[in-house]
Amino acid sequence: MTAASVTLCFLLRTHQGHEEVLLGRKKTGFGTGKVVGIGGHVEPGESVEEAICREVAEESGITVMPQDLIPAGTVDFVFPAKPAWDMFTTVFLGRAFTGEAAESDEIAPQWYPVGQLPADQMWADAVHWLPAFLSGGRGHWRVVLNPDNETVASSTHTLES
Ligand SMILES: Nc1[nH]c(=O)nc2c1ncn2[C@H]1C[C@H](O)[C@@H](COP(=O)(O)OP(=O)(O)OP(=O)(O)O)O1
Repeated sequence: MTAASVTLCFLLRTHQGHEEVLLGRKKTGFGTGKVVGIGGHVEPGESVEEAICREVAEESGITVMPQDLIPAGTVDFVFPAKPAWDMFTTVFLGRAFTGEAAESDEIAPQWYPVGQLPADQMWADAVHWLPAFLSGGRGHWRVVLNPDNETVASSTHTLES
């Protein structure tokens, strides 16, 4: 089975002297209840850039333009016990956008200090790859989940210079 193509965008802002990232609590579907990145599936006929701009608007109410997307790399999520859940993720950062984050049917968005991610409310693998992207690192990550589909069996990466 081919892994689904998904995309995530981590919007960043400076607020009261702190750098913050926009995450959100998933209200429906895959990963309900977890704090996740904003994003989702690339639909047939869409480019990844079109998909992430659409997902950011749908899920958070924020407008980000394709030219303002900062490519950061990829994360492959591999679920050996549930291959139908495998997802290959293209990751972007964004520092230029318009609008205020607003709750949608799918996500309750919230800004978090980059140095205080809500790790205990996120996928267990997030601490393996998200801080690297948020500190400006670019690279390709492969996360393999344990048979519980929650904890991390292995996490490997190659960094781009
Ligand atoms: N192990 C993992 N760790 C993580 O942090 N995010 C993961 C993950 N596995 C998948 N994701 C993310 C990637 C993707 O943005 C999201 C699942 O996509 P969606 O939110 O689009 O799925 P849904 O089925 O809820 O919605 P639709 O695609 O709209 O049907 O979960």
